[in-house]
Amino acid sequence: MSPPNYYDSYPPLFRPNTTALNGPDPNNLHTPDPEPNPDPLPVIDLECLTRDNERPKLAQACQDWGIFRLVNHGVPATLLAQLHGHAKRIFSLGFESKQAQTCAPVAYFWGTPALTPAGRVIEREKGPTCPPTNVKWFEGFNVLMNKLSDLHVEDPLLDSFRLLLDEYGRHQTRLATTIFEAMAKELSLSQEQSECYLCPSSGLMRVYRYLRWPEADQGSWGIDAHTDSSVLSILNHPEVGGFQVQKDDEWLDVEPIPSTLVVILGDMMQAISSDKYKSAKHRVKANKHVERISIGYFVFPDKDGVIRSPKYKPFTYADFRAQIQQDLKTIGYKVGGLHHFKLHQPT
Ligand SMILES: O=C(O)CCC(=O)C(=O)O
Ligand SMILES: [Fe+2]
Repeated sequence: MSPPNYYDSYPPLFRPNTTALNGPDPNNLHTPDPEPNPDPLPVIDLECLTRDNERPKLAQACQDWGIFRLVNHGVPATLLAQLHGHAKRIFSLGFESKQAQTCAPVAYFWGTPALTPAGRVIEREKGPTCPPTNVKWFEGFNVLMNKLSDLHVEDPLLDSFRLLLDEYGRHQTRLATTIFEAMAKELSLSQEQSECYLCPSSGLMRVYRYLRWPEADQGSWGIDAHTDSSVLSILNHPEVGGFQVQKDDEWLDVEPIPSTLVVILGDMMQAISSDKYKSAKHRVKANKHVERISIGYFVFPDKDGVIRSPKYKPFTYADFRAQIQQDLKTIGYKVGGLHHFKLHQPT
């Protein structure tokens, strides 16, 4: 079901010049590395998190890294493989048909990660001092998980993708809840705080395809360095590397290991933990040779629940979101965001 010319699946701005047009299908260029190099990321076994003596390992990973690899997570390998297979097939549909066939609660986007939760692009305010928007070489689908069952699609491929996403989303909710409960125990949060700080119905998914970018070089980013606004993000990137995390001012490659998931702590988790845990700064390298597919799940606090911490003014996630949307409109990118709410800001 690919369009006659593979690059018709790319947004027009990203189509390579005519000499490359009859080149091979980029999806067939990549052979996954059977034994990826190990990276130094801490590894957390989900099954161990219920045990009191195992949780300190989680707390340590959250303090030192703000990111860890999750094993024994119980998401079937067949589900992960099917999800990726479907994502590849859907991305290879023509650009116009992806635009036309997508409807709420799924939104098709390309060129920018600055989106509202529903997947609408946050436009940069135009002004004489604003440099042009920094276009990113990717496209994706933004999916509001709690509305997915309302979606009715005729196309069998899209319908089976919807079912797979739904099943995957249920696993993500289970994982986020289990991990957050263990963190809440370590942080001695009350039941009431835990309920307001993790709102499973806020979960959203982003399925990305980073496109081949002929001019990509060492300094080209598919996504620039940022922290996530979420409480927790769970990333699945099984085949192609490029994801990097910052640790002690150094950027480290996070290897794509198919059977594992990568859990990233977001800004909200940092605030909830009064800065004991940190939100990990990460980015994705652009690639001129291969496309990269990743699936991210993001979960947030209840939007009106007040986050209270000795380090921050009381604020809600709705306040935080409004602030970063304002930053995106005026300066064009997300600059952390927590500093807006921090008490005793350094001078
Ligand atoms: O695609 C990836 O691997 C990471 C995406 C990401 O960092 C984000 O959506 O916030
Ligand atoms: Fe991110």
